[in-house]
Formats: sequence, structure tokens, C-alpha cells
Amino acid sequence: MIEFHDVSKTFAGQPAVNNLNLTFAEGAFSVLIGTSGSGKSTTLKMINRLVEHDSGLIRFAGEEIRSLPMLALRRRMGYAIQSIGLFPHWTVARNIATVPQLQKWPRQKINDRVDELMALLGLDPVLRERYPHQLSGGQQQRVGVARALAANPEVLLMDEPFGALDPVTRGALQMEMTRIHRILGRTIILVTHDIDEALRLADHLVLMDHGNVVQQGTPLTLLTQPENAFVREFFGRSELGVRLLSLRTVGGSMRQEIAPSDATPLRDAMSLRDALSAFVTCRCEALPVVNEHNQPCGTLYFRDLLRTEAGDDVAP
Ligand SMILES: Nc1ncnc2c1ncn2[C@@H]1O[C@H](COP(=O)(O)OP(=O)(O)OP(=O)(O)O)[C@@H](O)[C@H]1O
Repeated sequence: MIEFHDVSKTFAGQPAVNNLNLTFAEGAFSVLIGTSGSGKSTTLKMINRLVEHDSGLIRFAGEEIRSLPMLALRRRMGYAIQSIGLFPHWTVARNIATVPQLQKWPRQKINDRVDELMALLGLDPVLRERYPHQLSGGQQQRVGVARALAANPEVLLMDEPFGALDPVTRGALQMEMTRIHRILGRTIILVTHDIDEALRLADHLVLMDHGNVVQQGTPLTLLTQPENAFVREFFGRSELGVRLLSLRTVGGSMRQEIAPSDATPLRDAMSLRDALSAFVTCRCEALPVVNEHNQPCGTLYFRDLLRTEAGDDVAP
């Protein structure tokens, strides 16, 4: 979908990114993570040409981005950032409708789209005629994402979109993004410096340092097969176990035995991190597991969960 070939960018003689080779697959949720100043935002902004690359080639759906008119390119890409940039004197509805209005959609179609996006982002219809200052930070951020999605862009670029939010609101919005990604199947590229956010959201994770890609792959690959000490240190050896738990599911670690039990069952799709909380609450050795149809499908043993956490596959 989006490919970088040997892309470099320098600001006032200082390299911001060096010879980047990256592929952001269609429909994937890709996350750029790394140290401060490692070039994540620059990489994102080169995609919609908010920053022009100095050398190399960037392709979007097979076409060199510089061969496309700037406006046409940007219309195919939604952009959501931490500072949101909502227009303060415009209502929520008008903010969301910014791009469809520019594109002169018929009024009814715009209204329907605003309703649809407010529902998708979990924004109560009563907020429609409010102004940004009358919303909470989390609501403003949801409006920012709704606005970025309004004209059905092929790609959604997000730069630290939840950075300013408290952990609870942030967690809720991360879950919303996972759901929205599943429903819309849109290509998403998100920049964050929050490791847990990256692990929670990414199908494809790109770790950057000093303008270079250090490693890319699935979150599980980066955690369990770090290519060097930097990757290992970045994800933090001490928290590795609990991070791995959040990537693994109950279904993958349970045994196929079905034993009668009065305990509240776990869902097979739940993360082992959530299962750990359930074990802590019930203080038992084993919990029954049910599938999405609430049918018993196995048993998860606490000791198996610990074995997974110790992680035989974790690199020394
Ligand atoms: N417009 C600019 N003018 C000059 N230097 C810039 C500009 N934008 C970025 N840089 C520099 O390029 C490098 C990469 O910056 P970038 O914002 O891409 O990093 P980042 O990984 O997103 O950082 P952070 O996580 O701190 O936001 C940094 O050294 C930064 O100071």
C-alpha cells in the first residue's frame, strides 16, 4: 500500500531519517515506535507530504507520491494528531464534516455521514451542536478521529493521537481504534512512544532509533526475537513477561479438557493478562474457558499461564 525505498530526510544538515525501507501493507494496523527524536513523526509526515523527503522513493498504491497532485494525495489520507486542531468556532458536526464540505457532498449525505461517524466513535448525538471547548479531551479526540475518517480515506495517519489523555480514556480509545480497524479494514499508521499502546494496536510494529529502523515485524517477533540489545532493552526485560501475556490468548494456552466448574469462565479470545487478573480475583488453580458462543471449550491452568510467562521462547 505504502512503500519507502531508501528514503532520507535532513533538517539543516542533521539527518532526521536515513535510508528507510518500509512497507505498510494494505489493511494493516502499523505502528511506529521509538526513542524521542528517532524520526517517527517525520516518517509519517513524509507520507502525506507535510514533510518532503530529500531522496529515495515513496509509493502510495503503486504511484510515486510526488507524481500525484498534493490535494488529491491528502484527500486519500486522513490525518489525526495529538493537538487535534478542531476549529473552535465550529460545532462538532461541522468539524467532522470539514472534508466532505470541501468536496461539496450533498447536504443530506454529509448529515448522514456525521451521524454514522458519531455512532462509530461512540459520540452521543446530543454533542452534535456543541463546540470543541464544551467537550472533554477524550470526546475532542474522538471528533478528531471522526473528522479524519469523514471522507473515507484509504489510509489513516495518526500522530500520538491519544498522547494527552488520561490512561483510562486512552485505553478506551485504543479499544475503539481496534474495533474501528476491524470494522473498516482501513490501512492505519500510528506513531506513539507508548510501548503498551504499540503492542496492543499493532499488526506490524516498526522500532526506530536515530532515524533508522532497528527492527520491524509483529509485536510478538520483536518481543521474543529481538535482533539486538537495543530492541531487548527498549521493550524492557523486566516487563517482558507481562507484555507477552497481553499478546497471547487464553485459547492458545488452555488445555482441551472440559471440567464442571462454578467459577466464572474465561473467554478463549481474552488475553492472558486479563486471565491473570481473573486468577488473582478468584484465587483458584484452574478456570473453565468458553468460546464466543458461550460453549465450554477448555480449561486454563494457572501454572500453564506462568509457564507461558516465563517464556521458553524469550531470547536470553
Ligand atoms: N521541522 C523541523 N525542523 C528541524 N528539525 C526537525 C524538524 N522536524 C523534525 N526535526 C528533527 O528531526 C529529528 C526527528 O524528529 P521527529 O519529530 O521525526 O522525531 P520523533 O521520533 O517523532 O520524536 P518525538 O517522539 O520526540 O516526537 C529530530 O532530531 C528533530 O529535532
